[in-house]
Amino acid sequence: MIRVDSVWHHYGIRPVLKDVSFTVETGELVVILGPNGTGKSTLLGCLGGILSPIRGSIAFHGVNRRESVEGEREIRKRVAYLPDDAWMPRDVTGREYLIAIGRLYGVDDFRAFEHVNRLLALFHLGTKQDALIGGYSTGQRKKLALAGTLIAETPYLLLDEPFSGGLDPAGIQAVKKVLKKLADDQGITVVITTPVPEIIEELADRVVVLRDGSVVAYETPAGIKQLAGESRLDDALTRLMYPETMDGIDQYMRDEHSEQGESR
Ligand SMILES: Nc1ncnc2c1ncn2[C@@H]1O[C@H](COP(=O)(O)OP(=O)(O)OP(=O)(O)O)[C@@H](O)[C@H]1O
Repeated sequence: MIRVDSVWHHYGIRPVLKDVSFTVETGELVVILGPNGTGKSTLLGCLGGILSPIRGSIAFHGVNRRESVEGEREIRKRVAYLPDDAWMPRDVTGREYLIAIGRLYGVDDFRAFEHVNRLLALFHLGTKQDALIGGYSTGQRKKLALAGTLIAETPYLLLDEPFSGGLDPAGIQAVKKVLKKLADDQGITVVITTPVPEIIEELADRVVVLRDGSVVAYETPAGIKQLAGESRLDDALTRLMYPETMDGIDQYMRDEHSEQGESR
């Protein structure tokens, strides 16, 4: 379980996250969504431990992030975090990179070798496995970065924009299916950001909707539609994230109908 409790984060004096609270149950797949610049990556960075909130706390399995050396070490073993612009070494091969991450997370070598083969097959990286990462395409690097989070075999996965960065349709499909299965069948707790409503509808158990650094909704996709009074998830999310946009569309359609009525 992840508990985010009254988290505030500032860059300089500007608050970016304002009193953010929510709880992710074990085995849930939660999507964080919001307009550009609203604080999604900042929130995931706080969860991932690369940023320290100025107020509030984040706990994994009851252990607070960045509170004690032992607690933080325990969390780091259990959490794999992938930023949207993950750094990757250029002068090691894809296979070496994955094995090194497995070792870092204490995965038995024999198990890691077998898992690496399955990951390379999953992402169609077999032909590149012994090539230096510096020669990978953008999409191939993204696939390797995602494989790097899966090889860690952690009970928590935090992935910033896992479906962006040049993934091809087969890669998107692979990531969707694997994340859903990990959450549903293995009880892995997954938190991701993605702006794509179709993916949210297909994957999300619950959605954190952020607007201007605050949580405006934390609901299932069905709950989001009900809350916004819309039958489609994309309309519901737009209404919650950009209320003025939906009001503007409603107004435009009303004006058009009344003009048509007058001219008849
Ligand atoms: N290192 C930083 N220093 C100063 N301001 C920052 C820094 N990182 C992000 N910001 C600002 O904080 C706000 C939130 O940024 P963040 O990247 O968390 O948003 P986001 O919701 O992930 O955006 P996007 O959808 O565009 O990826 C933005 O206004 C951004 O300009």
